[in-house]
Amino acid sequence: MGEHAIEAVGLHRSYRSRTGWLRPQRREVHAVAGVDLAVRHGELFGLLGPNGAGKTTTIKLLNTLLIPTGGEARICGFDVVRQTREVRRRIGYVFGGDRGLYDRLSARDNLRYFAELYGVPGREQKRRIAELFALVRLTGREDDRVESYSRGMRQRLHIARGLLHRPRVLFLDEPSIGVDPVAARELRQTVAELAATGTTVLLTTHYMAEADELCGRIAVIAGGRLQALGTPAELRHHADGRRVLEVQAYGVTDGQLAAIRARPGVREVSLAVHGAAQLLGVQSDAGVDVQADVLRELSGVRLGRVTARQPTLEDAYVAIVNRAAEPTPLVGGVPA
Ligand SMILES: Nc1ncnc2c1ncn2[C@@H]1O[C@H](COP(=O)(O)OP(=O)(O)OP(=O)(O)O)[C@@H](O)[C@H]1O
Repeated sequence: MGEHAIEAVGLHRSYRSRTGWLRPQRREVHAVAGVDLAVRHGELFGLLGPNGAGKTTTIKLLNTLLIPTGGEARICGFDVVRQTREVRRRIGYVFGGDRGLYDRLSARDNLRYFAELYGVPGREQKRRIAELFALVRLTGREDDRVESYSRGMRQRLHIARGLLHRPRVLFLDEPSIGVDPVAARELRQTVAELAATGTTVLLTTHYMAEADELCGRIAVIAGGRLQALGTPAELRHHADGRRVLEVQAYGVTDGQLAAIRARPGVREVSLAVHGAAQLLGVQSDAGVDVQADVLRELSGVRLGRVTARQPTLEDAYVAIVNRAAEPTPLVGGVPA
């Protein structure tokens, strides 16, 4: 067994795709453009990044579903390209969403079926399945059909499925996608308990709060590259020396965002949509009060609450990802 549960050195994967119809262009997208990782045994490690950052591709390279176009990776010391059997025996893969379970079967029959598929010995199956139902808090609901399960329950059943063969490393790709907040909290408890049993977990998520609560260390990926890596406390430093102004608004335009972004002292601007309302976040240098400027740019827009606060980990994440969006083009285009 290697010193690390997961190791990657210069991991790279590009895709060729065609775009356009009249004058097709062949494009090469560097989905993962040289990623180094070293995750210790038993760590709960977060991989965080915006849409298209390269999270799923990274996971698929590590779990042998995709072959790298460069670099190398090892799971428990086994090479993901040359020793796929050894790697597969040691990993579980759970992805968010609804795929991968048989709705018309009971939860127990689903797990029995997958236990057979994963080669769990018959005499161990009963005990293992009971253990897993307890871990994912579904004891008492084992014989209900999966179609009667809520999304959160299905997701926990997915985790149980991924653990049947006692993998040393579990890849959890966006487990809380589409799950309501209460169910997401239960899911987080399950993941935390799982890590406490010594399983190494690599979790991808869009939610900084989720990564903050669960993960010992977090890697932020954007544009196929690692932009930051550290404990939540270390990542928070990326927003040091800043303050944040939050404005609830209705109908802010792109032009207004650009104007705010251009104000002196403004470092980041983000806009989240919550139902009919928008939540505008403006990070600025701590010594500069941008509130008057921001409100001036928003004249004519209906506004709700305006709050000034200290930066959070989420703000640090916005700073890291926005910084990554600026330089080095990662997409090369050549005529087909
Ligand atoms: N099969 C493919 N062919 C071409 N391009 C692809 C393919 N799969 C992924 N990509 C591209 O690679 C980049 C990284 O995608 P990836 O799915 O790894 O991102 P992600 O971080 O998981 O994003 P999301 O959070 O949206 O799932 C994106 O630009 C995506 O469009």
